[in-house]
Amino acid sequence: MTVIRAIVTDIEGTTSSISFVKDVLFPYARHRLPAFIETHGDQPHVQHWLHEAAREAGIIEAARQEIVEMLLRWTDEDRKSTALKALQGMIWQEGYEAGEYRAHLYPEVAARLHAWRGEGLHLYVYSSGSVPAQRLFFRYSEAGDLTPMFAGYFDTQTGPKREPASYERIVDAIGERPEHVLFLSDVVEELDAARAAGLHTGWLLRPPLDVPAQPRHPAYTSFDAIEP
Ligand SMILES: CSCCC(=O)C(=O)COP(=O)(O)O
Ligand SMILES: [Mg+2]
Repeated sequence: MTVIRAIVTDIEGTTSSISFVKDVLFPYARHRLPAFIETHGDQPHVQHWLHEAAREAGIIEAARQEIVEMLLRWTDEDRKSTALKALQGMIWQEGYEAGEYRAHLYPEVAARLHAWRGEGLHLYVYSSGSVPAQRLFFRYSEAGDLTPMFAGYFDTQTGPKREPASYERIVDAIGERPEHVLFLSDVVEELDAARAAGLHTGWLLRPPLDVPAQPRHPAYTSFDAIEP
């Protein structure tokens, strides 16, 4: 019998709509990125991620303006760059704190997270968004502060979401065996990687997406259909 003790969830397309991330968060950060780098670019934590972005692009020396243009291009390409995600997270903080938006959640998500916690399951997040951005997302969610629901957060500093080794690191970090962990995502390649690492998987196909007749992973249209 399968005993699930921990659930690791993706955010975009899983707990929350792709449109909130693409149409609200990304444009907010894109619009403010040049001014943010201008005013905060000398702070060590910002400098660190600017250097990381340059390193990722294989650039040895670049003017700050070139890095900014590259980051804007990466935003448009939805590149899952750890450096870009770290910088976006810093910019989103202002928007959350000013009440410009709250993080979207599908309607059943908050109640289901509460129910799973009540059943003693340990909950974690694994998203391409940086860990600070994930904390902000759930702190300023439409359903209020959900950060007490989560025991930990993982981002691409743990590894790319399409590589089995990332999931091996996560189960090690949370002190579970993979067969006791369920990973939820909307992206089949992420689920393939998690399964290759021995985790159980749940594929979120939110309406109006169609559920294939023979899905590659157990498929759900809502968290309410999942019975861990
Ligand atoms: C933490 S909110 C922003 C999410 C984000 O930047 C992103 O790329 C979403 O990726 P996910 O891995 O959650 O699908
Ligand atoms: Mg996703």
